[in-house]
Amino acid sequence: MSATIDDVKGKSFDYIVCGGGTAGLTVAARLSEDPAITVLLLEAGNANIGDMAILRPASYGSHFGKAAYAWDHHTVRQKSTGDTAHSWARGKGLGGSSGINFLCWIKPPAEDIDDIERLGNPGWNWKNYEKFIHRTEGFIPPPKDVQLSKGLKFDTWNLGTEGPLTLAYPYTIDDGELKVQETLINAGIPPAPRPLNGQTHGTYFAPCTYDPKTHTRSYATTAFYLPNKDRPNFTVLVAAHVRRVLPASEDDSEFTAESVEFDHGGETYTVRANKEIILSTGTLKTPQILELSGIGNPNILRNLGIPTKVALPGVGTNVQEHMIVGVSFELRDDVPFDTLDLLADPATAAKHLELHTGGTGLFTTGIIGFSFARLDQISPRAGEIIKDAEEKIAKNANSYPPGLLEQYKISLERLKNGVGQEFISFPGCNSAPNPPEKGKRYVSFYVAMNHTFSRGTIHATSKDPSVDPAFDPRYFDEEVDLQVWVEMVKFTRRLREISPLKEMTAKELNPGPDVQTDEQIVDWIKKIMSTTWHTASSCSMLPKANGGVVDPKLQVYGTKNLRIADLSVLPLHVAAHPQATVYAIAEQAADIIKGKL
Ligand SMILES: Cc1cc2nc3c(=O)[nH]c(=O)nc-3n(C[C@H](O)[C@H](O)[C@H](O)COP(=O)(O)OP(=O)(O)OC[C@H]3O[C@@H](n4cnc5c(N)ncnc54)[C@H](O)[C@@H]3O)c2cc1C
Repeated sequence: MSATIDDVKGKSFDYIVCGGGTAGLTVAARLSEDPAITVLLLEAGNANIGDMAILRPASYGSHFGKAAYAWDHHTVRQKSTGDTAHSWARGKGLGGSSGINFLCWIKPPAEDIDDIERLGNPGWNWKNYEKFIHRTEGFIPPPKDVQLSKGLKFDTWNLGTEGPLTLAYPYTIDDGELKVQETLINAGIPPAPRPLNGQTHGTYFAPCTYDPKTHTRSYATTAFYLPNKDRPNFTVLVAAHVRRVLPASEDDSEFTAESVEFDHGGETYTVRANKEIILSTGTLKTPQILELSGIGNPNILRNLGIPTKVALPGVGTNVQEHMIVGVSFELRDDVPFDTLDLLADPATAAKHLELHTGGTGLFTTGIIGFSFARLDQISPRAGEIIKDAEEKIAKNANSYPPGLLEQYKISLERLKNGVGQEFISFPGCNSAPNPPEKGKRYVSFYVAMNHTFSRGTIHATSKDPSVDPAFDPRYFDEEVDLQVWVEMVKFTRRLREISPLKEMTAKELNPGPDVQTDEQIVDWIKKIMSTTWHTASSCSMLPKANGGVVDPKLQVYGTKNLRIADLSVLPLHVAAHPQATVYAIAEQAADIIKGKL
């Protein structure tokens, strides 16, 4: 139930989940399936129920800078990208980032998930991943005529169909998308064998978190909050900003999590947990809450004036990013392809808003075209780049922080055989610096880096929980990231020489004619690159000696009754957009907490 402070103040609950986003709502809803258990969920943002600004698909980026929907986070200035503080927006309010994300439903290669187990985490493997994600998935295949006309085949696919999160293809799939897909296949990235069942290498159309009955976004709120909100044992308090977790005793040698301190309506409150406290505040905030609770690197805590209760140097380290740059081609005027560029005209945008109410128009499109490739499929320099990386890692092996060499060994395997190189087709102009021309239409490719070597940090800079921590991705600390990206950009630009894109496009808009040499591509990337909002691993599930923060049961080392369930626990980032992985982590977390695993 949606609560007021009087329902929470002075009360105790069996479980308290902090953060009502993707993972938090999933865990809380699953725990509250048992009517004998009481669950409280605290979310800093508002509920935003039934808000079309969230529900209307294809409204990419429209929430950024609006406090009702998004946190306006920025990185610390990055020397490697011209002293830029990059925007790191995240979803705020019930549903968290699942409420503002780009709706793409992508799963990692099976090997990337099995790597979590290889890094020391029994039970975190592809077999379990599939079991748990099928619980969330409620896939509705398109009608047979659409399958035939759009070349969609599902005979080898296995997706959950009974879960609460509705997945479907957007109502409108322009034939132009098929031509873009054909181009990628002709460029040497063949159709993916079973893209949502672990064999992701190749080209495919992915479904979205889209409800085909209402043509609206499905997300953690529609899947896990609304169907369960009337459970008397499920209490949800919004506008409740968690400050820290308090232990049962100040001098206990072990930190037994007992209560949560939070701000609501200008006052500070505490609420007790009878059993456990679960942090699901996301990669960017979970390390901050640990540090403000006295759990972290003692040197950092000392600088903040916070007494160390649990010395855990891994907190806020091992941070991994996914990044994108956009390459755009102008479409020829005579090519039929309704792209999102048309929405730049206010009258057309108003018409499509109206069309959406009837279930048609541009707001019923989606980002569906994906290709995942090995480095040697897209670059003649693959061998040279891999050799350089191997040599550098062998040379520096003794200087890495504990555990990083184990990760890098896997990353080198992935550089040879993995599919970290991703190309996403976008129906419209989404690139820089050259602006789109009025009245023209474009097709863009997001050139997306998934398996990066650079590692960043996230640490609190103040005792005040409303002050953002320092988000420092340390972009391009490892040169190999940039080398791979340059090759990906070069491959993407070559797509315009390949049919049918060749016949569809008039010219390249971005990077544009001024960017030719590798050095110029590097400069361009550094100027215009963006996060993909997939930051992970700030509280990694790893052995403690390897920089771990949680064990395979998601328990924070050195504590009792305190777990983490969100993207921060993923130890080595995966070649996929992460929302499916977050739901899978949360489903598995719920079974662990229930004692079923
Ligand atoms: C713009 C954007 C586009 C994306 N596009 C895609 C996509 O198309 N496909 C895909 O797979 N993934 C996408 N992602 C990534 C994906 O949505 C996220 O990785 C995933 O939702 C993260 O889940 P989470 O539970 O870890 O965190 P979140 O869902 O972000 O949840 C964290 C929650 O904690 C709350 N919170 C934070 N601090 C506090 C506090 N102190 N007290 C109380 N509550 C707090 C937040 O308000 C939020 O509700 C996108 C993300 C963004 C931001």
